[in-house]
Parts: sequence; structure tokens; C-alpha cells
Amino acid sequence: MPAITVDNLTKSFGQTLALDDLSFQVEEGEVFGFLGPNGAGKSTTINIVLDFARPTAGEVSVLGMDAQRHSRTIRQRTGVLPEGVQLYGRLTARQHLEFAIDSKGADDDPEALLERVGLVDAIDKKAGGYSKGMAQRLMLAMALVGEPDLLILDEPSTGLDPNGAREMRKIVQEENERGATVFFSSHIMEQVEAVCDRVGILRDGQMVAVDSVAGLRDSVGGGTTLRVTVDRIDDDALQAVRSLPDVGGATVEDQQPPTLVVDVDGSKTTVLSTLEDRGIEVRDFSTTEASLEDVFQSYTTDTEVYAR
Ligand SMILES: Nc1ncnc2c1ncn2[C@@H]1O[C@H](COP(=O)(O)OP(=O)(O)OP(=O)(O)O)[C@@H](O)[C@H]1O
Repeated sequence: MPAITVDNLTKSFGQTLALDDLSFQVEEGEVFGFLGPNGAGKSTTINIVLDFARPTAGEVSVLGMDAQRHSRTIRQRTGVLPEGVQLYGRLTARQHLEFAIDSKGADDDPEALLERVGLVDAIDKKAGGYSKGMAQRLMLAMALVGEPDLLILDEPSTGLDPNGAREMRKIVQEENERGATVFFSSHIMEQVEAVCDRVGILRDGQMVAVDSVAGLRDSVGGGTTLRVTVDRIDDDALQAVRSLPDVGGATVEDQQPPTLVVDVDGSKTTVLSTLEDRGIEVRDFSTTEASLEDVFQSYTTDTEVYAR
């Protein structure tokens, strides 16, 4: 049974079509990254999954239950890190957690939860004085209450410094190992790359790609660029490289010494030996893979992207 099934979901706000016949599934036990540029419809989708907003058309089921009819049960079994700061300034971290533990009928220890998110020192401080990162840590601790089956994290690394972001990744992994399905939205590629089994890319309310990070890389064209610095290059050698079966294209950067830029999808040594067989001296070479940032850009803008 999938953890989340979104079926032909459409949501309009007046003239704005926020979700356009959107369908996808999040499998039980996976970490699914939900990517998309600003305004793509990520929060709208999450709001419908949690029944904070109603769809114009289509259906959503969560943990095998209809998202609208069983929203209370679903929320009991789901941990949510919402977008933006949603805390009470006059309450402490301990009070926030006691409230969350009570409303979920759970028996977690607030101190242990705050220890996990690195906020135990501020347990009795009022949230009104928290930095953005501290607020984010507290909201994450609240999401972890009751060992939820499903964690929904909306832009979880907002406001976190690099250490905080690393801790967040660790918690996502621990929760996943415990058995939780994790669904998180982000536009920070590194976060997604480090923890996700699969990634869905949303653009203008439609899913334009769903795959593993490696699969997405492949889909935007092999993804490896080989740069070879040579003593000289001639047309014969250039044509020979271009006609290799694994080569998608090759160009020469006009500089001294010249550099050959080759889009290659297999063996790089064949490219090097093709050059050497023609008496060309290979002085240096390097390879780069398309970053996930490049992949994201190629799916969410109309520009073509190559590995740098
Ligand atoms: N309550 C609302 N009223 C009117 N329009 C809305 C409302 N909520 C969202 N929208 C519109 O729906 C579209 C999708 O917005 P949404 O907030 O879901 O995008 P997002 O992918 O979460 O963006 P971001 O990354 O900026 O948070 C946008 O065009 C937005 O302006």
C-alpha cells in the first residue's frame, strides 16, 4: 500500500490553476523529495494531503485512507513540519512539546526529543526569543512526537545553518530506518540528493519527472562532461571522437592549449585513446557529472543544461 496516492488532483484559486491534474504515489518506507520552483504547487499539495485545503477535483489517500474523510486519523499518524514558523511566542519548547504529546496521545519525553534536535539547552525558554533555526528545530521535534508512520516536512532546512542541515538529514535517515515514510518538499538540491530514494519535480502544478536522482541525471542526457586538454586538435581527430558510439557531442574551446569538451555516456578512455592514436598528446583531463541543480534547472526552466 502506498503511503500517499495523489490521483488527478486539480486545485484552482480563482483564475490561478495551482495544481493541474496531478498524479503520483509515495511508496511506503521511502524518502520522497518533492521539488519545484516557487509557486509550483508544493504547499498546495501538502495542504490537500493534510486536509487543510480541499481539492477542486481529484482524490488523495494517505496511509490507505481518504484524505478528507479520515483526516483526523491521518493527522494522528503523521508528523508535520509546516512551512513558516508556527509557534506560540509565550510558550516554552517544553510546553509546545507537552501540547503536541498530549494531542497525539503519545508518551514521548520532551527532553529526549529536544536532545535529538539539538535544542535541549533552550527547553524552558520562550519560543518568542528563538532564532529561525531554533524555531525550525522545535517544530521538527514536534513533528517527531508519537513515532509517526509518515513525516511530511515542508522546506525542512529553512533557517538552518550547515550543521543544522546535516542534523536534519541524519534525523530523516533515522526516522526512515525506524520505518517511517518521509515526504519532503524543498528547493535545496543537496538536501534532496543526500537523503531521497526518489524525487518528483513539480512545475506549474504538474509532475514533470519522478525518478531516483541517478535516473533523473540520466534522463537529462547522460550527464558526464569530459574536458581534455591537448597539444593540438584537427578535424580528423574531432570527427573521430564525435563518431564514437558513447559520445553525444564534442566541441573545442578556443584557447592555448586547446581543450576538447566531450559529452560522454560511457568509457572515457576510448575518447583519450582515439586522440592518442592520431598522434595528439593528452596533457590533462577531468570529468564532471551534471549536478542535481542542473537537472532541476533543465526540468523547471526552458534552457538546456549541460554538465560543467
Ligand atoms: N490561498 C491561496 N490563494 C490564492 N492563490 C494561491 C493560494 N495558495 C497558493 N496559491 C497559488 O497557487 C500556486 C501554487 O502555490 P504554492 O504555495 O502551492 O507553491 P509552492 O510550490 O509551495 O511555492 P513555494 O516554494 O514558493 O512555497 C501559486 O501560483 C500561488 O500563488
